[in-house]
Amino acid sequence: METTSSWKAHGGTQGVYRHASSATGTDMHFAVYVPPHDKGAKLPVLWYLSGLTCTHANVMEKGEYRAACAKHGIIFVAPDTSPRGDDVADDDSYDLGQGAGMYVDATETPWAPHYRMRTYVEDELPGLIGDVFPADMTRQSITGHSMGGHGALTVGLRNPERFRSLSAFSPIVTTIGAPWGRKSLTAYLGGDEAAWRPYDACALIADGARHPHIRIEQGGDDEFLAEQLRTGVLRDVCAELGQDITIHLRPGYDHSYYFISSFMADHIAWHAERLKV
Ligand SMILES: N[C@@H](CCC(=O)N[C@@H](CS)C(=O)NCC(=O)O)C(=O)O
Repeated sequence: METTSSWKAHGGTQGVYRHASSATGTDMHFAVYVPPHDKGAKLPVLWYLSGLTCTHANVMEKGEYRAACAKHGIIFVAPDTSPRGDDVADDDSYDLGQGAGMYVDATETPWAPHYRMRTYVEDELPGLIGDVFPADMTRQSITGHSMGGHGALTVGLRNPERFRSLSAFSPIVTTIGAPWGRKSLTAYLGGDEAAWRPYDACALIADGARHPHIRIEQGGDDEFLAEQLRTGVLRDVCAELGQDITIHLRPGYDHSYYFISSFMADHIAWHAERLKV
């Protein structure tokens, strides 16, 4: 692992790192904020999965998480959203290929060799974070935005014992039931929707997955809400199947980091309550 930048922020350290990923077969960048802490202390970890077109850097520059992470003593980890490079398959559209990994392990040509973001965020990167940073990997929570909200919900619902709490900003709640999901999962996983179900938050809950602490923040004026994000589908599935969920609809807010940054400190405080015990 190589440190590409490291600067002091709110008494802690904001770093960006690069490593050769065995999951993706490419170099991957990720960002980690380590808050001020006593020597030898092990700190809880909050994962943040980003949305379409993003790298590790969008939330680092616009997410406004550092003050809250410093206050609550939480490490914040932001991976990239896909493998990248000249040898990595891509597409001209913004919602497929590089920047749009959808947190799946692709099985289809030409994506399968490198698009293994499920293994990367679920297995490989946690191993590295636990080895290299002062992280208490028995205390993890996960959040994300849009495609990354889908990632947070699906990674969290598949691994409820690992994550104390799941939250999401403007998540894609169903990949099967919305165009962004249908387009990318058809490409990455093929046409058999049974293979998509581990990558659809609503389908996971319908298939029996549960988590005791799920919180959603959704902008009421988000341009993607009705067609792509479909928060109401998750609300209805949870009500019908008895999955507790807290959904805050915030009038006047859109899909952007103006919205995310407005509620980031609230989400970190909410996760901190569950990470401290
Ligand atoms: N209109 C956007 C659609 C994609 C989009 O809104 N991406 C969200 C995540 S789903 C984002 O965070 N974009 C980067 C940013 O705002 O910094 C585009 O074409 O780039």
